[in-house]
Amino acid sequence: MLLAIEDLHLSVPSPGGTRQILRGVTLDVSEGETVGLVGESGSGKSTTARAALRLVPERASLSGAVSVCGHDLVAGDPAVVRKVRSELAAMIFQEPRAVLNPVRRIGDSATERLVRVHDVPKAEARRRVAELFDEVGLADTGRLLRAYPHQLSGGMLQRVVIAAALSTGPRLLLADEATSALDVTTQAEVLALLRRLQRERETGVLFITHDLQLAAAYCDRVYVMRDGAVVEHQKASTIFVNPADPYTKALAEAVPRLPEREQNTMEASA
Ligand SMILES: Nc1ncnc2c1ncn2[C@@H]1O[C@H](COP(=O)(O)OP(=O)(O)OP(=O)(O)O)[C@@H](O)[C@H]1O
Repeated sequence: MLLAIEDLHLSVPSPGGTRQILRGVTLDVSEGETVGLVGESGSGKSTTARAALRLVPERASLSGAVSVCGHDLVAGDPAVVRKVRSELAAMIFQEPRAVLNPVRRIGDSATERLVRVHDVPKAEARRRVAELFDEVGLADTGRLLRAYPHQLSGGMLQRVVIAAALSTGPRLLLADEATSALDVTTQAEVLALLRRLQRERETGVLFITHDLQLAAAYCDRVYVMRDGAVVEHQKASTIFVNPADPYTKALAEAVPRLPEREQNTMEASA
C-alpha cells in the first residue's frame, strides 16, 4: 500500500474553542491506482492530502494513522518526514504560477528538488529535467529552461510542475485540483499525460477534485468527503449509477445537463 490513512482526526485551536477539520478519515491508495477524493469546498480534501506529507497547520492536534510506503507520518521522526517529502511523495497544486517563483528561470525552479535535496550536480539535474520536459510534451527544452514563468501558458507551466514533481521518482502523487485551472482541451491533455506517466511508473495518484463527474470518469475508486469525513467510497464506475449517500446523490444530480430542447436542436443541426 502506498498511502494508508486510518481514522485521522485533525483539529486546530480557534477563538471559540477547538475547530474539528478532519473527523476520522480513512482511505488508501495502492501502486498504479488513481483514487479520487471529491467533495465541496471546505470539506477537508486538501487537509487530508497535506497530512500525507505531514503538512498540517501549526498547533494542529492530530490523531489516527498516516503511512506512506510503510513510513509512519504521525509518529515518525523528522528524518522520516523528510524522506517521504523528498523521495516518496510529491504534490501538484492547482495553480502552477503560485508554486513557481516568477523571477527565477524555469530551469532553476524545476531542478531545485534534485540539486538541493538530492545533491545532484546542476548540469546533471538540468539534463534529467530536460529529458522529463521532453516526456511531458514540452518542446525546445533549452529555451524553456532559460525562460521565466510569465513567458509560458498555464498548460505549459502545469507540465513543468509535473516534470519537476516527477524528477525525484516519487511513488505517490498527490494532485490537488491539478487540472482545475486549465481550459478543457489542456485539461484533457494534462490528464492523459498524467495517466501515461502513471502507468509507465506504477505511481499511485490521489486525485483531488470538486468535480464528481471528472473523478468518476478518470479514477479507479472514489471517496466522497463532507464536513471533514468520508461519507462514501465506491468504484468509480458505479458511483453515478448507484450513489449510496444522500450527499453523493445530490452531487450526482447537480451535474449540469443541457436542457432537452437545446439537445434536440443540436442533434437536428448535426
Ligand atoms: N490552518 C487552518 N486553520 C484553520 N482552519 C483551517 C486551516 N486549514 C484549513 N482550515 C479549514 O478546514 C476546512 C477544510 O479545508 P480544506 O482546504 O482541506 O478543504 P477542501 O475540501 O480542500 O476545500 P477547497 O476545495 O476549497 O480547497 C476549511 O473550512 C478550512 O477553512
